[in-house]
Amino acid sequence: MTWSVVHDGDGFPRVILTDGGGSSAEVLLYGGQVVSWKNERREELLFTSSKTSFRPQKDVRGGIPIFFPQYGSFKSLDLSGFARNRLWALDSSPAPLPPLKNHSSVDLILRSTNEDVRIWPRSFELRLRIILGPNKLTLIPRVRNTDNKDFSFTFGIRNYISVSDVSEVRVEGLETLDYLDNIMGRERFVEQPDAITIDGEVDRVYLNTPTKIAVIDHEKKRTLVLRKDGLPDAALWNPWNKKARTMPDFGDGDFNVMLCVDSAAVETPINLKTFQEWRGHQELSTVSSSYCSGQLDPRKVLFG
Ligand SMILES: O=P(O)(O)OC[C@H]1O[C@H](O)[C@H](O)[C@@H](O)[C@@H]1O
Repeated sequence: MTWSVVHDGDGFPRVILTDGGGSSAEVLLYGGQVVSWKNERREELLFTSSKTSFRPQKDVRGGIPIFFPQYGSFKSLDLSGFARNRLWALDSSPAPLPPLKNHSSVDLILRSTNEDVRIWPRSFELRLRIILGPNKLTLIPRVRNTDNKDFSFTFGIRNYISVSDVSEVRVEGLETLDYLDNIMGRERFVEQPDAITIDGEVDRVYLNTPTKIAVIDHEKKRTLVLRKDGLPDAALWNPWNKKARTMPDFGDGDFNVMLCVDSAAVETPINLKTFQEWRGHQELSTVSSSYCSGQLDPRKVLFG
């Protein structure tokens, strides 16, 4: 149960979290971005493109980027805010969040700079607690308004989940919900009643979702369960092959082995008065399943 900071070849600091039982996570101070999460069997659960560059001012294509102060193109800033392009710091005096026994955690902070204020004229503190437990990774983001006027923002935690074959996975928990389809000019649709399967580009924001979403991967015999709080919306994104070819930081076959499932607050922006703080919560956990042999009923994962 520990963490340490290492510098890779480019002097890019990473925090390594370990739990003593085989689980580990790596977090870049750049972007406050988790780039690796391994379970007790040391299997990598997150996707990171082999073509991504770990360089300042470049997005890292994979892991768990944080979108703040804007999710997607839902306001006027550049796509998905600037927090993912900033160097965060270790937060040595985190405001009181109870420590967790038997878990390894690290607290990061991003404070607005003069450069940020030119892009988004608000003063803020964005904190992120990252907690590693056995087969579980929890993220607790907090935003504090340190400005002398109210502000509002949208927020997202994008999870690049590693899957065996995206066209074989099933997503449960989003059935029958309203969603905005980014491919169709953000038109509103209603999802069908069955588990979702992916067979082409998908770029959707589901509104007011349940707190639990499951991604069932038959081939990996694994179900990834996402639980969230304070983040009412969720998104699915996969660029599929055609769009992927236009993305320089994405390998040709990468679309096949990843699926982004986001926790987000998009439709209704979060309003904060001066010195008020907002807190979100996201937990990812895995259940190993031999689904074909009927050992696991995904409905139990979802509702149990
Ligand atoms: O390239 P990024 O900024 O990481 O965004 C990747 C994708 O994310 C979103 O879901 C947007 O709706 C897409 O238009 C965008 O291509």
